[in-house]
Amino acid sequence: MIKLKDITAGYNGIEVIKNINISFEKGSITSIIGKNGCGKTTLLKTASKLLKPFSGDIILNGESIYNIPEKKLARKVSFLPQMRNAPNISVYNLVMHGRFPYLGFPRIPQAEDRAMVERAMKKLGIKKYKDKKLRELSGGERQKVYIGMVLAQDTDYIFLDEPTTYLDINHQLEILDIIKELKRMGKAVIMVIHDLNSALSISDKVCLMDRGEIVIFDSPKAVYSSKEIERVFQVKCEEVNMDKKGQSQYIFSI
Ligand SMILES: Nc1ncnc2c1ncn2[C@@H]1O[C@H](COP(=O)(O)OP(=O)(O)OP(=O)(O)O)[C@@H](O)[C@H]1O
Repeated sequence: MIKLKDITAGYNGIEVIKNINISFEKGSITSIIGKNGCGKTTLLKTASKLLKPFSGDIILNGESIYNIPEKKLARKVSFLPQMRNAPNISVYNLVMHGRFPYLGFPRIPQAEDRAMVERAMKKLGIKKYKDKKLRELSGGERQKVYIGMVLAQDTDYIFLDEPTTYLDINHQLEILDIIKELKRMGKAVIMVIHDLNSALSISDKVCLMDRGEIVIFDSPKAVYSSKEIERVFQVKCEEVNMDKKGQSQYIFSI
């Protein structure tokens, strides 16, 4: 389990997220939702040790992440940011970057590392681009390569910042399927997502934020029933049972 305890964090001394107490468990999907600028990315960055909080602690399996060596932490926690450039390297090499926390010095991949990279590329259907440069790919293809890198990193906790934004519907559904697969593999996936229907329909837990604080952190049903989504986003939200499995979908209107 990864647990954020009384976290307050922000930039240049200005608090952006306040009194955050939340934990994420393996084998589950958590969606973090909230209006633009409410602090979702700040929460992810803090949880994955990219941003040092002003106060509070983050506990991974009983140990503060600030006491865990970088390389060891990178074998447990990965973070895929929203804004990414396209470095001038091949797809294969980028996916291999996911194995860096496992390599010694000099960084020479072993058979196991190469096998992990092959498996990740196969799972995402990106083997065909293996030798292409990242910048030769479309945004959706690139996104899959970055997710391949995270897959190769093979961490228990995976933080994803808007993994489906800017993707066409086919790529969106593919990425959501991969996220469900990661859950089946026993991983904790924690993602910031603006598509509230996806958040409510595929997550085990939904964390709704407003102005830097957690409004509610509960099951999708409980979050829906609380009407807090309607209050925070100023929308109407209706649950409909759309498929045979009884999986609810959610329709939003003004
Ligand atoms: N590097 C930074 N330096 C200073 N302020 C920042 C920085 N990054 C974010 N902020 C500020 O912190 C606040 C929260 O930003 P954050 O990116 O966490 O929000 P968000 O909920 O993820 O937003 P969005 O949905 O628009 O991506 C914003 O007011 C933003 O301007």
